[in-house]
Amino acid sequence: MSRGSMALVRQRPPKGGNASEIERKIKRGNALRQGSSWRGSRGLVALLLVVVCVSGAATWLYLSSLDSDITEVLASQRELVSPEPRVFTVQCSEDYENHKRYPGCTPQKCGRAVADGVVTREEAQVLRRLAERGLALAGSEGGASILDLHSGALSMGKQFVNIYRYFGDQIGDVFTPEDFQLYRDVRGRIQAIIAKTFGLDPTLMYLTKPTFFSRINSTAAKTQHDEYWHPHIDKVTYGSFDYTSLLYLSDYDSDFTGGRFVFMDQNGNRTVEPRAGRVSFFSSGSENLHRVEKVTWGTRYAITVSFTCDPAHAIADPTLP
Ligand SMILES: O=C(O)CCC(=O)C(=O)O
Ligand SMILES: [Fe+2]
Repeated sequence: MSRGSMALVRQRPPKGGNASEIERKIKRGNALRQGSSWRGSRGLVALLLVVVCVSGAATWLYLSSLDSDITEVLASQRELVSPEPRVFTVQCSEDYENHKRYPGCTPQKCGRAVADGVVTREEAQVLRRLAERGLALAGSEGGASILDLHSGALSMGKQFVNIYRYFGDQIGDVFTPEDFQLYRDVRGRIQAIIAKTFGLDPTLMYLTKPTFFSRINSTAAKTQHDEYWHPHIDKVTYGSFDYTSLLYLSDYDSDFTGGRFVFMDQNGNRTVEPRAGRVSFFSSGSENLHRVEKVTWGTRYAITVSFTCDPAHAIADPTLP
């Protein structure tokens, strides 16, 4: 006799047995079987949940790695790099060899540094207000707008105007002599910290152009001037630069999102998160290829203050006309 037929034989009601009791037993047996099959599938559901969670986490990790290509944060917005700057040395590129060398100034030691102890947050706020007032006079149609106190260049629509000519005497209502004094003071301190960090004679470094305030928001740039996010080398873009400094006037993540400064190294990207009062400075050659991330929300203010070793490219501090 086969096993199957044995089972059949067992389920058959015994002769003379009570039929309703047997039915109850069958029902209870079915209920028990249903219960145990649910218990069996509970394991399967748990396994499915784990698979969904793990693949969700993997997808999130993958997407966030696409979104952020930052391999190292050199200085985050939350930390205070003070009193000493945080210095990162990099090998100098050959860019400086194509230019006349100026002993005591031309980069021999190259690198980048971040300092939060040079300009106070209060000073940064005064400079930011100055930038806000100046840029409120005009501004580009989108992307970045600039204000250059030296040349007077101010973004206006798709071009630039000279604020000193365009607004004439009215400019005295916008900028005060104290604003210009603060600008000179801050420029002097930045020059001193660059000289100390790179072992230079500060009297052999000169302010050079362009040196400008920038305002960046998330609106789309309408002209190439206003596309601030392209990777570039300052020495190539601006020619006379030997040392670039950036003074940030607003805070990454609270005043704006996106807009981090990114050094694009061969082995990965290193970022500086803007912080009001933070000075970031570096040698301007291709050892410091960089870009600014697109601003995704809010408004970012900064000043680019640049120095040259070539006295022929020196400019004086800006003054009110
Ligand atoms: O605003 C910044 O963080 C960088 C600006 C810049 O790269 C430049 O002015 O050359
Ligand atoms: Fe730059």
